[in-house]
Amino acid sequence: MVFLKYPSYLTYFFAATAAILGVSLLSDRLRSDHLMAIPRVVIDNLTWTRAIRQSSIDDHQYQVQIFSKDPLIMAIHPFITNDEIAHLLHVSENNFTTSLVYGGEESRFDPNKRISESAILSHDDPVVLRVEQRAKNFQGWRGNRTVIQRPTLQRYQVGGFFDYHYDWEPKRTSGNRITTFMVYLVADCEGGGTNFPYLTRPNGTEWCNIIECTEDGMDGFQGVTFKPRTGSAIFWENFYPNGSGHEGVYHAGLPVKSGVKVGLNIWSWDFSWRSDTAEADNADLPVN
Ligand SMILES: O=C(O)CCC(=O)C(=O)O
Ligand SMILES: [Fe+2]
Repeated sequence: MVFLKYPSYLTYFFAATAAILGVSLLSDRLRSDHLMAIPRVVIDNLTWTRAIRQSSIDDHQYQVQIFSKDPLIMAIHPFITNDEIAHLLHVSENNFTTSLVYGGEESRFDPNKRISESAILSHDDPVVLRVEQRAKNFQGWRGNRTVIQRPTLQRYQVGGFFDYHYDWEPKRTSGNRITTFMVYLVADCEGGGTNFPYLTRPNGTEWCNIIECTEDGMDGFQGVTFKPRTGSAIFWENFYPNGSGHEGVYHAGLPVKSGVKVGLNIWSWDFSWRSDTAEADNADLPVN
């Protein structure tokens, strides 16, 4: 028999099995140690099961800076890795169609308001799911009536832009887009910043790697312009706590002057949201 003839194979076999078992037991232990280390406050929170599961599947690290507290606006870097960007661009390459604007009942192409191409991502793709989970984790779970709309890529060529708008839907009285992540996937461009005309530009130079700080950079636009930076995200909340829209988050994607910009929109809807004037009613969960 082979095993008798070559007893060392047996030894190697058992040693290797023991080693694999040991490593996997150890990594299970490390994983559960990691879970145990989650602060009590998270465990007391109703959402802890999900938070724990998610924290174990996405170990992406990023830095966050609060840019503004009212409205709440944060800068996150890097929100997405180069590999994730490459994947999202790859799975979308044949899916871009002309971006539309929503006026009244129907959507239409309006070159005075928006020139870009959009590609809606699938919820089934593991990278899309991971990035969505990251966005959910970042915000903290807000209950099971908060969901993420299918994330969308926006590609802007030279001359592409998106005129001033709010991301929330003014006609709705219940259920709305409560938060926005504007993620920059491709930022090989001049121009193409995200401009908030009603924000006040901070004094000092600390923010100058994130926002335009020079008159040239502002290009005649008012307020604050976030510069597209590959991998970065700007996150903001669209509403005041009483449910009324925050005028400070009025914004535009400024014209791309050269090169290409690709953004990723991640919008969260809260179906418990009620407008400040609305009678309570039951909003439907979204159809994606
Ligand atoms: O491209 C940008 O900078 C802004 C895009 C935007 O506001 C949107 O897609 O809703
Ligand atoms: Fe927008």
